[in-house]
Amino acid sequence: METENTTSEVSELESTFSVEKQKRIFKIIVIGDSNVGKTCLTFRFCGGKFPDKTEATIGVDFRERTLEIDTETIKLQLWDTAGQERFRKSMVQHYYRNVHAVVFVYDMTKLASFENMPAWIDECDRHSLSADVPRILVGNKCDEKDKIQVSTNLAQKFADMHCMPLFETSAKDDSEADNVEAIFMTLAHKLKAHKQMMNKALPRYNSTDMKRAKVISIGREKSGSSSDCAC
Ligand SMILES: Nc1nc2c(ncn2[C@@H]2O[C@H](COP(=O)(O)OP(=O)(O)OP(=O)(O)O)[C@@H](O)[C@H]2O)c(=O)[nH]1
Ligand SMILES: [Mg+2]
Repeated sequence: METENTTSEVSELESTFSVEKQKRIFKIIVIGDSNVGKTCLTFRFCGGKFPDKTEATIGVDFRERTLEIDTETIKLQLWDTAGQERFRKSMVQHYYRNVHAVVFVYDMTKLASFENMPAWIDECDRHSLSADVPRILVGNKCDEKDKIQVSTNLAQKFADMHCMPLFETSAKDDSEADNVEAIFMTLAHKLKAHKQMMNKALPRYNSTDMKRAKVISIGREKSGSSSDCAC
């Protein structure tokens, strides 16, 4: 038997639909060596805290956060990728498909993770990432003050050379939470400035991909401040 919606139900549905229809969704991939803290950073931004425990990411984990920016609602879909080659090789082409922004992460206490940055940039270039896709460099674990191996000076030079803003932060230290916020808010503002509606560019993944992925969808209120890309 067919049921009829009341007028108020219909208008409620329509407004939900129109809001949904207009919500732009941006795919951001987070890449870098294993153990640099990609999972913790994305969890901090989407879940609002440092995770109790993490394991090496296999394939990709998705985390989402809805933001309200200047009256527009946008959704950031973070692709927390695997750093270990054996856990990422079958997924790499999916990471780069229809990507809107890239966050490169190194561990400030591990020089090798910084020295590998050119290899991560090469991987992006090999997948023909357009030059207008915003990129951000993030040094994580700044809370480990006695163990720092990558100086700000060195990282800033590299960031300037590649025309990327640099953020040094900690997913672990609660007092750095605003800084983690700033990383993604910087991207959100850059992406929002894009004129085109991006709904068509939603990532497509098949059932095999989905089996390998944990989907975590957390919508949080906008918080913290934003800044424009320094680049
Ligand atoms: N001190 C400190 N430790 C951190 C921080 N972020 C992450 N860690 C620790 O670093 C380890 C690796 O963190 P993950 O987030 O799992 O690293 P990942 O980059 O996702 O690693 P893969 O999934 O293997 O690519 C964990 O033991 C975390 O607790 C941080 O800001 N400070
Ligand atoms: Mg991980």
